[in-house]
Amino acid sequence: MKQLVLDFPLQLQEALIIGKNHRFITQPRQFSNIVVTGLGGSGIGGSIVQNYVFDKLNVPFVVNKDYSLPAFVGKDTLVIACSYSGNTEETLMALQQAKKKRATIICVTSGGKVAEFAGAKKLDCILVPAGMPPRSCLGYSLVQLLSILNHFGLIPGNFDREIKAAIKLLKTNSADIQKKASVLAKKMFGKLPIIYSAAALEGVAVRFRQQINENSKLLAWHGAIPEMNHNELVGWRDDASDKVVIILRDQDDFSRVQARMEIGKKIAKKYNPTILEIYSEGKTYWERVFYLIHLTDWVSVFLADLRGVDATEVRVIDYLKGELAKVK
Ligand SMILES: O=P(O)(O)OC[C@H]1O[C@](O)(CO)[C@@H](O)[C@@H]1O
Repeated sequence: MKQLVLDFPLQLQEALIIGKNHRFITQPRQFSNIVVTGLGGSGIGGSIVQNYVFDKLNVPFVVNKDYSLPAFVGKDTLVIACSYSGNTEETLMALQQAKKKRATIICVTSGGKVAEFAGAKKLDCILVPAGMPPRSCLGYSLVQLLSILNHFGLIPGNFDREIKAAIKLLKTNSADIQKKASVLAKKMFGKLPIIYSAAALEGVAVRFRQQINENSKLLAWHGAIPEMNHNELVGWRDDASDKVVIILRDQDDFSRVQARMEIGKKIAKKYNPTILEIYSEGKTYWERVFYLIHLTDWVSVFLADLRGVDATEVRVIDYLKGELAKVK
């Protein structure tokens, strides 16, 4: 897993080339709404892109992490089905539903049944290299999502400049990022992680939580500000010395959100959690987002080392799928 994290900037580089070389069957057209459907490491790219397009698209952009699609999906919907393995049953079922509903479909996968379905139905299918754990391939899926949105004129073509700048930033600061991540992992070790971010970066916070779950084999939770100020905050009442709060911060966090973070820190401090803050680095949006993703990916693998667990295996998910296969 460490090698895959280390190679993340190279993956982004390759992802840009894959996106550029893809010849779309579907010609640019307008849609009434867009749905990205995918689970876990293959769906999180959708959540991160959803944050990005929030103030850019004038049509709804929905991320679906279930077997069935929203009722509004129809012939004016763009459905992007993301499954790295191509074999996730929820995504396959949603994909079949999208076809029935006559949506425009684009698949992003490394193969499996999704690629077979796309081939049989002559759908656009962007193929990425196979053989890795899906969560380590976020670079491939996220860049393809941007490239698809760009193909339909939904986001400007210069997104790749920002990705290139992010690649440079991650490569240049590789040693420093690893050093920071190692320090953070040591401070987090032995405690329950609680990740907070602005709502505008919730996708990145969820990614961090899921990487802690899958790589570090640890329960964790996340909350977005301002929403957690209206409920979860009240739960801060008991000793929290067994917890570590990690706040993901960005220069573009809305000023009122920044003020809420400062006040929230004061409230949490009363209960003695360890409080850590991770500031994004970089000039542009994608530099800063990829910086946070990469740094927190490193944290999750260093935390796995400290906990003496194998970051790659997900045996319990395999067990669940085995049991599920027995259910008719
Ligand atoms: O790329 P896929 O196979 O759709 O996987 C998505 C998610 O499913 C899992 O493979 C487990 O079922 C996760 O590890 C992964 O994040």
